[in-house]
Amino acid sequence: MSEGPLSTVGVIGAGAWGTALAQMLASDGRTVLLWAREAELVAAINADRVNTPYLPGIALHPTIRATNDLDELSGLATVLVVTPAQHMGTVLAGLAGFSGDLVLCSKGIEAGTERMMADVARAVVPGAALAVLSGPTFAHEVAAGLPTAVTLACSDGETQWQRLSPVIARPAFRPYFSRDVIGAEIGGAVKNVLAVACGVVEGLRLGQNARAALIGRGHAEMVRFGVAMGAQAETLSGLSGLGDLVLTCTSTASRNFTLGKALGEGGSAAALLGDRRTVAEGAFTAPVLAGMARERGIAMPIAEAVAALVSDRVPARAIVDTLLARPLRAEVEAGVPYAGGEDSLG
Ligand SMILES: NC(=O)C1=CN([C@@H]2O[C@H](COP(=O)(O)OP(=O)(O)OC[C@H]3O[C@@H](n4cnc5c(N)ncnc54)[C@H](OP(=O)(O)O)[C@@H]3O)[C@@H](O)[C@H]2O)C=CC1
Ligand SMILES: O=C(CO)COP(=O)(O)O
Repeated sequence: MSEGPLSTVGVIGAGAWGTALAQMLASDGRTVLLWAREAELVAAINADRVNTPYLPGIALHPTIRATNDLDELSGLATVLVVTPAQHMGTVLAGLAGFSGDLVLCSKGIEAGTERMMADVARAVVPGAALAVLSGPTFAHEVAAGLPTAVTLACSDGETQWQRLSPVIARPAFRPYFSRDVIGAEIGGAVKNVLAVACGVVEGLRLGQNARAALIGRGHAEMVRFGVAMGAQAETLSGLSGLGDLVLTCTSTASRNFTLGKALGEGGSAAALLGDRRTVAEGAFTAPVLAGMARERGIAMPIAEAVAALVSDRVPARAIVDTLLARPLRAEVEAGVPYAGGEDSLG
């Protein structure tokens, strides 16, 4: 699976994760073109060799070059897409004619359309071969070269994996092959919502038992929703599902967790979200996820609770009381571990 001469890779989005991925990719000496929206950020990265607003303290490899011009990426064989989920469609419109491998690294569901990121990319860049890279990956750790493993779900199966894995794998960055694109996407999108809920538990000082309960029941929601959407349950117990859920639900390094913690401490969602430059995807995904679950008759009480909380409809304490007051029921029902329906599990 040798790649031959090192190809240039494109990365769209120069937030923390896009910049960390660029740094990881450039660690073997290859050129990485990092697209940023703002000309000032492009100039600052190229001049100072650091992305101060989003990934401070990381000296960027000399082969990373920032650009404001998406056309520069249009002829490359591999481009990673790392914009916030709600902006992916708009940004990708500038790359509509691209026909190489497009690796989607954002975690979320598009509000309004209920589209997963692969659906957005398929509609906007129809000639691209899509893959999804997702897993437990705090940007600052990847940028520092700490060991990390991810799911790389390839829509074109093993042929695409043979092409992509030598481009993306590094000694401390291990992709694992999957064909389950929707499963990898759902794990990343849903865990952000559940991380907000776990932050609330922390903010309200409800204890570690409550947090573990939320992770367990949240994972059941993730699997129920994922399986209904066509994902494999095994994917949702792997790196991009349970792995990422555990990471984000147990660390104040998570933006979603810290948002939830501040909400649990009594902050208003409107004020907390209005103030931030970095993205907490769970706040945008929760309402659309809860709506999709409702339409399909899938019980997702934790996602519903987060949707209410980020809309400032209900205070955090009242939401916890509602969850605790739910009727008692079977954890696993008649050999069907994650059967759907409000009346069966919830
Ligand atoms: N950070 C992490 O550890 C990880 C993040 N992810 C995912 O990666 C995605 C990107 O997150 P991350 O890199 O952390 O982002 P950050 O929170 O670090 O930065 C926000 C980014 O959003 C961009 N942005 C804001 N508004 C717009 C807009 N209207 N159009 C296009 N871009 C816009 C900003 O660009 P500008 O400066 O031009 O405003 C900036 O690049 C998310 O889906 C996240 O869930 C996945 C794994 C790990
Ligand atoms: O997705 C992430 C880690 O895998 C980052 O999580 P946060 O967006 O909550 O910081």
